[in-house]
Amino acid sequence: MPEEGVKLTPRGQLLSTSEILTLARLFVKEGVEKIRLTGGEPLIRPDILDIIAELRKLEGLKTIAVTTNGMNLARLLPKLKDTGLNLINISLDTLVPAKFEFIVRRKGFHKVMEGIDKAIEMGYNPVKVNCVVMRGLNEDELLDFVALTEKKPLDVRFIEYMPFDGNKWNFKKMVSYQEMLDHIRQQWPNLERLETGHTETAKTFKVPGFTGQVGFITSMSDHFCGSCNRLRITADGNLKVCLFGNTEVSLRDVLRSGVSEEELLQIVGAAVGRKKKQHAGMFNISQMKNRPMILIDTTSERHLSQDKTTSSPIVSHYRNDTFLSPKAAPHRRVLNREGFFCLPDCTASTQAAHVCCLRTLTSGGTGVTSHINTNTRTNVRSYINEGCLRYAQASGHNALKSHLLRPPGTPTCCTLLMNPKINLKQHNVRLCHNQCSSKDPSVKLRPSVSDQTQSGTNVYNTELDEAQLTHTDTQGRANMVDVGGKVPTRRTATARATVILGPTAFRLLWDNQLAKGDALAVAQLSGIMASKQTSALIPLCHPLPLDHASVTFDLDEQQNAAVITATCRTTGKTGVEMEALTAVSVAALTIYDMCKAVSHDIIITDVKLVSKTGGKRDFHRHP
Ligand SMILES: Nc1nc2c(ncn2[C@@H]2O[C@H](COP(=O)(O)OP(=O)(O)OP(=O)(O)O)[C@@H](O)[C@H]2O)c(=O)[nH]1
Ligand SMILES: C[S@@+](CC[C@H](N)C(=O)[O-])C[C@H]1O[C@@H](n2cnc3c(N)ncnc32)[C@H](O)[C@@H]1O
Ligand code: SF4
Repeated sequence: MPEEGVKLTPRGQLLSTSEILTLARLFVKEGVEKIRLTGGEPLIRPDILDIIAELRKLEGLKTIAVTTNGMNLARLLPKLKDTGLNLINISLDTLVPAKFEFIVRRKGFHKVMEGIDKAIEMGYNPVKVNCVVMRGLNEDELLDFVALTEKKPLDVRFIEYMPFDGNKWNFKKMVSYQEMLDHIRQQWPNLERLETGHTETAKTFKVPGFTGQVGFITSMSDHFCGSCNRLRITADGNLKVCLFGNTEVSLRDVLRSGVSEEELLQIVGAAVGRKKKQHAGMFNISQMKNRPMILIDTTSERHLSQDKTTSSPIVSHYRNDTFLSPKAAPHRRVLNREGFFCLPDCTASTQAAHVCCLRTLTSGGTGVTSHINTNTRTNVRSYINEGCLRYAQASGHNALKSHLLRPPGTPTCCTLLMNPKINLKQHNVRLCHNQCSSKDPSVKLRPSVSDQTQSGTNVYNTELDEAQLTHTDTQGRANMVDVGGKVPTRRTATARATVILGPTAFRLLWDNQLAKGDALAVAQLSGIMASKQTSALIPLCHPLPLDHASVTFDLDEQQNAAVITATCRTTGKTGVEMEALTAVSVAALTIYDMCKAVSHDIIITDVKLVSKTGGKRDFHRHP
């Protein structure tokens, strides 16, 4: 609790009893087996017994736990036990009453001890005691806490002090697990390590012969994020997928807007899918904005029934759900610049906007309005420009329609392209089907040629073959073309590459479970960096000042492939297609590198220029 306290949340903003139970029912139905009511202080909630009694009725919920400051415990315990509470964690940072008063800012040490004893007496075993160890405050009491476990069936857990807003965390105040262990081992050298479940927060030990045990919660010096299966819902209804992450999704608002259970699950699934592999490291999280602890754990904590690397129901629901399945959005599921799986140029940075955007793809239209409304106008533009073809065709959205549909019966090579204006321009600069040898633009309007174009690709026609080769001099030696006399123009290029991964590597990539780390994030950066190195890699390429480089991914579940798209922009005298091609090539190699421990049967294929604009001629490849 920050010294200055925290502002109380108005009652209407808190989840009501029935909302808590609705969410609990939903999560348990999806396979959650353990719910912890924590806080804030859960035992001052007037409806605490009702909540526990109702939770007890949920089939499949194995454990109902409470983390409490212990002040009201002795009084409430008989009823808590009757209603079905089966696990109790009590916070106690000191065994010295005066120090207790200093830390907690009120009296109560004896009430807490009474609560601990009552819990033991009522058969709770173990009773967990949480002790946050802070240098200069209570690290001198470690041995006294261990001694408590001699006669009592307690599980005393020493917790490394963690940074939250307002708690003035400082590295020097933190006593690390190793230091605590060394200290305790000086007194009890034969302290033995016990086996623990792999999703436990604590590493547990026991002094041989003692009734209880001790544990260390090492969130800071040796995090256990790899086995984390927790979700939190705050008292005001926000889903927080990581204790140290500041991304939150308001389930309360979604619930109150009357959405269906399925939609709610999709939102939860999307949030779980964005859960990071681990927290950002102790020094980073100490700089990060995050709710104070007292406002984080305010209502409940969710334990998924299984590890998320296997088949935790919520996570697996998310992975297969309609939002992200290829069926729903076959052509566009990429990591946008905010890290959401969405349309490539989607600038949505909020969960709400993002979800609407995805919904657009699944429902064929209803979501687009809200997506646009929650964002800026630029978002509308990028949406349209990206040419979400299938969406436009399916939804009949007017703006998109006019942008995308060519006039009926356009009888030219343009049939390959959506935009007749662009195509005719290309035609005039002699870009045409590869079997065309005419110098006359009008010739290419013949239907016979247009038929052939259905299977072909636009290439320069033979007229250009007669042109002089520019990258060799008269002796055939390499020559860097002098572009000094050219006028700079705005140029863009988009390239694509496909990495066929095979089912195992693809699944691991999809689930972000590759041992080497987040392959898409690494590949994205490598592609961008590579685009900036192009002139150093390709001998006769001019160095260019890039205005923009982006790399996005489309995961194709049918092919088990990652399709990489890079777009580069410059205002310059030469084009940026080599930059875009280099970006996708290096991003593809990076994905290969990240996955090669899983399989060597990975194929990088189909590296190609998709489009190029600016300079003498534009180019647009038909999909
Ligand atoms: N990094 C991290 N630490 C956690 C998490 N949950 C709990 N902790 C740590 O564990 C301490 C005790 O939390 P508790 O409320 O007793 O929950 P718990 O440790 O999960 O309890 P058990 O399920 O009984 O093991 C907290 O102060 C945190 O230091 C989590 O999700 N992430
Ligand atoms: C925030 S409390 C909430 C539940 C209840 N009010 C209580 O006092 O136990 C949950 C747990 O987090 C621990 N905790 C609080 N601040 C912490 C910090 N900065 N670092 C590590 N653990 C912390 C507490 O000791 C407690 O065991
Ligand atoms: S991922 Fe987040 S919630 Fe899970 S253990 Fe790590 S810090 Fe805690």
